[in-house]
Amino acid sequence: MLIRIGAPPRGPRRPCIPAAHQLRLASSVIIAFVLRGCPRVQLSLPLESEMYIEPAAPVAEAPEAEEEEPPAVEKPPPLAGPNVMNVVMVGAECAPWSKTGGLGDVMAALPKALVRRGHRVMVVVPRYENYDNAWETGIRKIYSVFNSNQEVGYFHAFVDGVDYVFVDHPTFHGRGKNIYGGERQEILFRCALLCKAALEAVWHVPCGGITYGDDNLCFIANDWHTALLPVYLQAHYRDYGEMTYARCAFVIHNMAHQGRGPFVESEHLELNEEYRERFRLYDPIGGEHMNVMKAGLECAHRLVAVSKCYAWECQTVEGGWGLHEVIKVNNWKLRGIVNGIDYKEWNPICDEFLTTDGYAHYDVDTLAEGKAKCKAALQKELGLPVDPDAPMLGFIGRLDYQKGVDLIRDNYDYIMGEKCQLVMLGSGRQDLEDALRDMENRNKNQCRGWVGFSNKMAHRITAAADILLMPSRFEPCGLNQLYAMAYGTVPIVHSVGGLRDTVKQYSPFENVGTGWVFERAEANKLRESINNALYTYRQFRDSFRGIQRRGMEQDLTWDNAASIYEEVLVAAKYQW
Ligand SMILES: Nc1ncnc2c1ncn2[C@@H]1O[C@H](COP(=O)(O)OP(=O)(O)O[C@H]2O[C@H](CO)[C@@H](O)[C@H](O)[C@H]2O)[C@@H](O)[C@H]1O
Repeated sequence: MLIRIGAPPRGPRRPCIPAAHQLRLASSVIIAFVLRGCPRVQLSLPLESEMYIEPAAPVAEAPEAEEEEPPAVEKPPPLAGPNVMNVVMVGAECAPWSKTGGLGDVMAALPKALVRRGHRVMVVVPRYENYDNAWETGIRKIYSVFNSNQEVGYFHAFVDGVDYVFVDHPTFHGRGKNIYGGERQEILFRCALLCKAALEAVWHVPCGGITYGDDNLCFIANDWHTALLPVYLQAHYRDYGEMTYARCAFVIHNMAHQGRGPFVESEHLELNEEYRERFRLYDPIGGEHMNVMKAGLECAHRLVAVSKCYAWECQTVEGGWGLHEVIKVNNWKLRGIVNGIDYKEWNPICDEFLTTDGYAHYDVDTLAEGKAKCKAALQKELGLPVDPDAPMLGFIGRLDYQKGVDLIRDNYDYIMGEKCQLVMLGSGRQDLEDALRDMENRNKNQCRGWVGFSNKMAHRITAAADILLMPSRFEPCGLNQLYAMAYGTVPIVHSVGGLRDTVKQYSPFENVGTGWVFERAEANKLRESINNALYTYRQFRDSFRGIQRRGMEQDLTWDNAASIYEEVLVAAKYQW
């Protein structure tokens, strides 16, 4: 059956459970019990059926008999109870299948945390390449995108209790390394396609034999690439009496990217005049233009910024990037929620990248020995002198104006003069990539500038470094400082956005704090903090250990964030 959007379909549409899938459904409910300790209470029985046989999932190989169980690191969170709902999270990337930065981590971790609370959760992302563990559902639909018919397929994987649905279309293929690249209109086309396919996925993609349907449904759209979703939800469905019980929360991970273009390009979006007007923005940066994020902010039922401080900053001229007034007007529906850590992925006790090459696992009690081993292993791996006493400073991140890498570059001579080892990992802007290479070439005995994207290296630097530098000019939340603290690596951060919310300034007098926080994004301010950190590291090792320990002992799990997301989604349900 082919469905065309634009003239939205009428009449009630309901999920179905073909008889052949009753067994699979029953077993998935049992799995849900086991995984989350609760039933999928929201699995209401279907009314109509559309026969569909889901191909068998690839059979996973039996694990080795003696395989060690990873240590239990998280205790289960409280269940959502009556607030349980169907959640569909939509974004341009999701680790481990696709990741360029923090959004990929959030798309991977928050759904699992919501599942742990008992929600039924689907993640919808593009299928950039062939993913071994995702099987073809056989479902193919035609949607109208940019006023042309586009045939889309769906692939599915069920991992850790989450339904991952991959949208298959030639426009996504081969973009793995360059998710956000291309001409402006090409990018907008991909965004529109993803949003339309995600909205319809709830009706067409049987997950474990049953579709999600539109009852008790909440979408979570992430960043401007999915800002069209709340717009289409309203304009193509709810205005026509469809999906009336569905809501959409829009999460702001980065205000700096908004989907700007000439206003005339909004005519490709297949919206009437009233909705097109929501894309119109005048600001001194862009003059009059089309702004996709603006329309998303206005149409979403709820807004989330990825930290409390960022929720405030978005409303300022400096932090709103031209949209501060729009956010101010809508701040009644805005909430700041700090990201968490997926401890299955980022945990020094069981990190998969610390099992070989001389690296070691450690916890708060074995921090000193474990970290020393990791530091020596990294020094060896990178060809730096193996020296336990040389303070190791790390940096990991996209090489971008945002991350303040130039402030580290401007302190290079100072850092080298202090006999530190500086290990930097990043990719992005050409001049900053060149700066990394240049720093390494100037002193190969003390500096490594790894240009590229390496998850393994990111984990290893996080474990091995004594100090992590995050001099970001702005940082909506920031994940690397969280990972650093979990690994006993002391962060030095600019007091902005989520960095301000999550790192507490060390005070030697009260013996409190989890790192160093400097007030202005200037090279000399960063230098002062590095200086203080090195002094403490060298002269007061016990105090330094105390900072490391406090960082490690924090509860930075996603469970807390997930419970606040749940509050936001529940509030959205009660809003028309
Ligand atoms: N070269 C490289 N090799 C390997 N791994 C690399 C890498 N460069 C970056 N990473 C990884 O990408 C992630 C970066 O996360 P951040 O939150 O710091 O940044 P980002 O700015 O992308 O995210 C945006 O969204 C997130 C999520 O909400 C917000 O925390 C953040 O403030 C906002 O800017 C980390 O997992 C990091 O290890």
